[in-house]
Amino acid sequence: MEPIFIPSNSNRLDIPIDPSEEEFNYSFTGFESKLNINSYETIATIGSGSYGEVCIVKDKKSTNEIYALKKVFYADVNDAELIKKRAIRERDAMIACNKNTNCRSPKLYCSFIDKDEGVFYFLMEFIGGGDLNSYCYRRIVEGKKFTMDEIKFYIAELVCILEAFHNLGFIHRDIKPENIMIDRDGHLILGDYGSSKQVHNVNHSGNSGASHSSSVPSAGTSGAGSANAHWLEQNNKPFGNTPPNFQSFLRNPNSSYTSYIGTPQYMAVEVVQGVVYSKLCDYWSLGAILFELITGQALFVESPDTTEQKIRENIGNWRGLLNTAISKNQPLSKVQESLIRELIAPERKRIDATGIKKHPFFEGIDWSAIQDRTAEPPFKPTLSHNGDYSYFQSSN
Ligand SMILES: Nc1ncnc2c1ncn2[C@@H]1O[C@H](COP(=O)(O)OP(=O)(O)OP(=O)(O)O)[C@@H](O)[C@H]1O
Repeated sequence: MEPIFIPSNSNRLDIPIDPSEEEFNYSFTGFESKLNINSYETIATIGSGSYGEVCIVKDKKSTNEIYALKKVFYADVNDAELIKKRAIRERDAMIACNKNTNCRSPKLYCSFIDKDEGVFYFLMEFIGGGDLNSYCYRRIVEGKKFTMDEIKFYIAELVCILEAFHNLGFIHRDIKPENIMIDRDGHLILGDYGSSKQVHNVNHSGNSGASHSSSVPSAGTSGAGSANAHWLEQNNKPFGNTPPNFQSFLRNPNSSYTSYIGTPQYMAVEVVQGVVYSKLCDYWSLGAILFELITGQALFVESPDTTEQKIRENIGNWRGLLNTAISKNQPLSKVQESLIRELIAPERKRIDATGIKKHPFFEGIDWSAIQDRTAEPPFKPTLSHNGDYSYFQSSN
């Protein structure tokens, strides 16, 4: 039986309206004097979200030091309190990950706050290979389906990344292709920890289990912008002739979506319904990504116009829709179908990393090579220099 987890009172965040520099500022050795936006020069914006953006920057005093700088704007927004909580969670999760060699997150060099402008800043290692969503989109545009070996590699790396993060006592809660990046060697890196939650391990077993959360994502009302979020139309073709927009619909400026947790399309049913949930919610998301990599079709999204509300309803009716999606996307092998059904499953029946590693889908895979990153990635980005951002859609 899974150990029971409860949110730790000692870990519960009690964040005042205006966090002070002492509360938010953090620096890795050598960055103490650089907790100021004026120390950096922006080269390009490579991602923008509902409340922030990610830029590639360089240190003004050094010509070679390139970083990714995430900005989260909290001034003059309705949910400033929640944004602050998310910023502090994100910082804490990244610091915890950076201390653990099995966790694969961008290195956080420093975080600081600009109280005058109302911005949280995270100065991170720049991950040059772009994100998995962009990569999937490029593959579709090039007409190159993923081979089963490629899918096994990426899903296996994700399993190890999730397992390590869960063992630290965190749940990510926003596993989706846009939050999975590819490093210069072709290995996966997990980003965007703003939705993550620290849970308290009651029996100290080191594995995170059932936890109750009251911070359930709120249902938004918009969603048509998801056309840009996805890399495939229902008919298995790239979106018309429009250039790839690698941003999720959360980042679509035309979207009035105001929830924080992100697109619901990869969210576990228990998270969407706001009931008790655990680390297993991240494995549902993994199942949704697996389905998409194999079939090229999104689960629970019928068309680019499917609203966020409809996606939530679809996830609530997941059993019937999963059966339909599986029968529409034949031939799936029995083994592929079995793993998908073990992940897109009721929480009490869903398998975790231990079960996934034993599943016949991964027969022949060398888990220790995946874990220590000696397995050869199927794709290695071609980067001409350490600030090469050609794998990102950018604005200067
Ligand atoms: N360290 C990094 N190196 C390179 N690119 C990054 C890095 N961090 C984030 N990105 C890029 O920026 C995009 C947005 O990052 P992130 O999801 O953290 O921002 P966000 O504002 O929280 O987005 P959302 O509002 O969708 O949650 C990512 O999809 C990725 O492409």
